[in-house]
Amino acid sequence: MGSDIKIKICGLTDPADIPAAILAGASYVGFVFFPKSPRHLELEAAAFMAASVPVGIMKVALTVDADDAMLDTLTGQVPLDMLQLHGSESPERVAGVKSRYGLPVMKAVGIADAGDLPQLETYGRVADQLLVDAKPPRGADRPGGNAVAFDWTLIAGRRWPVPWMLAGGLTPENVAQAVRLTGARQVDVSSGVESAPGVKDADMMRAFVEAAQSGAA
Ligand SMILES: O=C(O)c1ccccc1N[C@@H]1O[C@H](COP(=O)(O)O)[C@@H](O)[C@H]1O
Repeated sequence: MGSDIKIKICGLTDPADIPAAILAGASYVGFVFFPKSPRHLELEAAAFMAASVPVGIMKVALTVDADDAMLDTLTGQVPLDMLQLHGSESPERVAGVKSRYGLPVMKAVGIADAGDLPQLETYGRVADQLLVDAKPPRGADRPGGNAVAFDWTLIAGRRWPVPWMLAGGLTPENVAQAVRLTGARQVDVSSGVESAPGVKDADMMRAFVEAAQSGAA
């Protein structure tokens, strides 16, 4: 098996993060549109950053229970390749967003225990990709980006009908083990490559990609 793992680096906030993430080896870059997040971007800043992303690198917009008005504005102003729905969007809403915007949709599903796994089957029937993330801790003010991992053995050896990404508390130190254990061929990271909330670190991004590739080799 080769080390053809794909990496998404999410929550870029500085224009310099784009070349740093791509040089590190990211295949996807993510922009967060959620005001409570330290990674939240205004549309103008996101449009500026997205315009600098080379063709072939996926530009992903992360939203949380966004309505059509918000998504109309977002997709009208920012060039995007994928929408990541990270709230409690229903399967019907996922299907509606897909057809309204004509962009691939990745649905995040929070996992805490085995009881959460059937959601992956459900959303796997409507989304283009699944993001298998940790459930937020009790009292968290955002549904992701909390640097929390879940018990990876819950999904070891499991497969779904669409491509999926592993997320939640991944770091340069743990991603190789996470990849080996789950068999993930795509991983997503935000907090684990930051020197402070919302501040990406180029060395950490490089170390993360190298470690993910070593786990997939
Ligand atoms: O990053 C955020 O602030 C965020 C806000 C709201 C929803 C999701 C968010 N981040 C996503 O959560 C996962 C895991 O992040 P982490 O690596 O544990 O920090 C990832 O998909 C982020 O894109």
